[in-house]
Amino acid sequence: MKVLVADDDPISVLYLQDVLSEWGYQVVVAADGLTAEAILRQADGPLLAVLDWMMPGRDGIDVCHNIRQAGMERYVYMIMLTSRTETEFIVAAMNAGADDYIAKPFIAEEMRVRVRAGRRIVDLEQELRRQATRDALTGIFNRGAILDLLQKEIARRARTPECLSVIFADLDHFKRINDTYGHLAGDEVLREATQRMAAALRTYDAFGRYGGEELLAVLPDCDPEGALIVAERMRSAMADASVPTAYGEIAVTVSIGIASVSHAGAADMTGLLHRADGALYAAKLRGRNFIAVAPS
Ligand SMILES: Nc1nc2c(ncn2[C@@H]2O[C@H](COP(=O)(O)OP(=O)(O)OP(=O)(O)O)[C@@H](O)[C@H]2O)c(=O)[nH]1
Repeated sequence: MKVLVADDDPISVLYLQDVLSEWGYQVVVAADGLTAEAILRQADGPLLAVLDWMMPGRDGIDVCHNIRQAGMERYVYMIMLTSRTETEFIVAAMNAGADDYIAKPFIAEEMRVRVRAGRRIVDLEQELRRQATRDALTGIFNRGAILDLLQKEIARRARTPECLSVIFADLDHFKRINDTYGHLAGDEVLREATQRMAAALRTYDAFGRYGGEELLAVLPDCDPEGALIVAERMRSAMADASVPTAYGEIAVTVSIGIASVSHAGAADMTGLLHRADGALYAAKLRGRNFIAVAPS
């Protein structure tokens, strides 16, 4: 796990770097508050930080305050390193958003247990976030999370000339599979189907369970032609090989609807989903195991 060490005293930084690396942490260093804040704001920035109170430019308290005010999605656990241990200073640090503090000069063993406590909180927070956004059966995003992602992607796209596509994929005659082999077999098929289709997507695409056996893929920077290639990979991933389950081999196909918003197109989420759903309906009408693209 990455830990940010922000301190303008090179000796203190070296010592912290030494002990934290010895305990298995990957140390990222900032020599002033401005740099520390910029690093913590990065999308893949450290989730644990040890911040010196007194730093040039922006002090540790300001960094804490700004990070909390930024309303970041990830929780950053911040430990304040300070020679001021009077109650009023500690209260000020915690009020600014620090989670803990350590008196300077610190004792390595105390630093170790306090950083470990922070790590526990960060791990728990990440696990809660995972559980809140993932579908329990398939492990892909749940409905709320994939719609949230789509909404953000639409907002982001408004400031770029990119095309955005969505794919609705719905397993064919899934009710028949449940009725013939049982619900548990249906669950196995659904799990395997999501894995195969997820593997057909590009790394920066997102995939979620929209409802029952209906899945939604969000494809940023992807025009209808690109989306068709991805959809064909998804379709053939299902049609080309049946699914081995504890209840026997089960053949299952998928029907797919695609909708895109072009460079000049206006995007509203409901309209886009409605068009993709219409295309999916058309694919079902065409006999299933089929891909249809919504008119733009
Ligand atoms: N095993 C299992 N079945 C599910 C789950 N969620 C939804 N289903 C079933 O999926 C089936 C969907 O049936 P329908 O909407 O009639 O669609 P279909 O049989 O796939 O037919 P078409 O979509 O028209 O090809 C229902 O039987 C649901 O009970 C799930 O999590 N596990």
